[in-house]
Amino acid sequence: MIRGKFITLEGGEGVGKSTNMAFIKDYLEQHNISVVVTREPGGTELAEKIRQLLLNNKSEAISEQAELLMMFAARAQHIKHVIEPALAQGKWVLCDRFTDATYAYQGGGRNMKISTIEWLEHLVQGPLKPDLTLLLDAPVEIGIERVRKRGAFDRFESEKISFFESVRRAYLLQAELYPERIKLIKANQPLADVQRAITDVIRTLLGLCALNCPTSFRHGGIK
Ligand SMILES: Nc1ncnc2c1ncn2[C@@H]1O[C@H](COP(=O)(O)OP(=O)(O)OP(=O)(O)O)[C@@H](O)[C@H]1O
Ligand SMILES: Cc1cn([C@H]2C[C@H](O)[C@@H](COP(=O)(O)O)O2)c(=O)[nH]c1=O
Repeated sequence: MIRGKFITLEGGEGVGKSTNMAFIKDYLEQHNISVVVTREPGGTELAEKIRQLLLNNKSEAISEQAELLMMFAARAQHIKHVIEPALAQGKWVLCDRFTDATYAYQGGGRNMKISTIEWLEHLVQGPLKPDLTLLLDAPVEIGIERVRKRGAFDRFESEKISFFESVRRAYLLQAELYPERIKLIKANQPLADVQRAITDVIRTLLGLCALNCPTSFRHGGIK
């Protein structure tokens, strides 16, 4: 069985990750790829409970250390019960946020030590990394305004603008450090243009897969 691909979507609040997850899923399915759509923090029963604790605005103050460890506790469950089994079955996993979010939010936003995050990443993930990360980037105010129109703010969305500016800078640094894996998509343009840019990147990945394993793409063809 050929292992599936692991694609993650990243970016600050309201940049359009959920909207484009659905678009990418449809696009991959049109190419006869079986896709598992999931998110972080979350994706398993326990990890979704941790998500509720993390996003709840009315919880007791969560320390930075506890927040970081809860992210990785949820991730450990998610990898063991959802991500690894799906990839091993040849399915593609499309995940709304993953460890780049930890570097951005806990590293950039909360100022946690990068070496600590790296240590936890190694402990929890071993060699697992996304094959492709789409980083949707837009000025902070644009994303927050979109979220505001959607309804009440959660615990992260209630942070100050300066927090989100640090998160954005940390995401852009990740993209600079890993240009092969992380593809930057300008998210402050009409949705059709965002989706055209996403399609270009995914098409390249599909092309590479077809080169390495032409029989898996026998039925599809790359549109
Ligand atoms: N390119 C775009 N132009 C204008 N509005 C958009 C665009 N992309 C998404 N939106 C709208 O912005 C809002 C936020 O989008 P979405 O929920 O997909 O963002 P998100 O990144 O998943 O948010 P969150 O950070 O809360 O997970 C939605 O109402 C969506 O319809
Ligand atoms: C994976 C991960 C997530 N976060 C934050 C980022 C968001 O504010 C919330 C998740 O909610 P959304 O619906 O995806 O916007 O969690 C984080 O701080 N660190 C992480 O590793």
